[in-house]
Amino acid sequence: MVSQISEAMLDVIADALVDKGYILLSDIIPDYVSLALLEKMQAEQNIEFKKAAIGRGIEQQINTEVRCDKISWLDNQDHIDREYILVMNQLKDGLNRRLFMGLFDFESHYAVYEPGAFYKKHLDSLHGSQNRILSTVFFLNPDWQENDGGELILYDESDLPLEVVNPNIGTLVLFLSERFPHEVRPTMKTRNSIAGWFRVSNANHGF
Ligand SMILES: O=C(O)CCC(=O)C(=O)O
Ligand SMILES: [Fe+2]
Repeated sequence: MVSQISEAMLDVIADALVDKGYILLSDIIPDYVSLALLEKMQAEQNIEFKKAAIGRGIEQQINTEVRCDKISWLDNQDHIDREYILVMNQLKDGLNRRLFMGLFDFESHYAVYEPGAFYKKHLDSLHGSQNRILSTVFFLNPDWQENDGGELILYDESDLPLEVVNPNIGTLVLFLSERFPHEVRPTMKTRNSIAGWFRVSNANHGF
């Protein structure tokens, strides 16, 4: 079954991106999809996940002082991953129709943060390339408590905290990649999420 984002919801999201540059959502991904994603993640955590790197291509390096999550890329051929990607594609089409954002493709990875893991403050748009336009973070943690840590903090242009988001299952955060530095605070418990990025085509931007 393919879930649908309503036109009214797409209007709300588009308006928020224009007004504030970000939005927190809780009803976009159906519960059965969230649970299937979580189950898959837990089943594969010890086999498929690799230490995350920073940067791209030859600049790519593993720096555990900055981030210490382990990741696994979503695959369009996998039927559970595809459910999530299909919702993201509806978002892409809906936002392109409303805002002419030119979103071209979507890449995303599962990320597991073991107790003590964090991701220091950073921007998602990669050095030397501006093709990550809209960042998405979807959380997969049932029963997250306030003292479990692992909050996602979004900062404003003056580096003041703007939002502190608990990584509860079902919460989706969307923000403009170039505008919001953000960090993952050290987590006390294993913390599961899917981070993704809508990109514009390199060809459109002359890279
Ligand atoms: O899991 C999160 O809350 C965000 C992760 C993140 O910022 C990233 O992978 O770029
Ligand atoms: Fe990030």
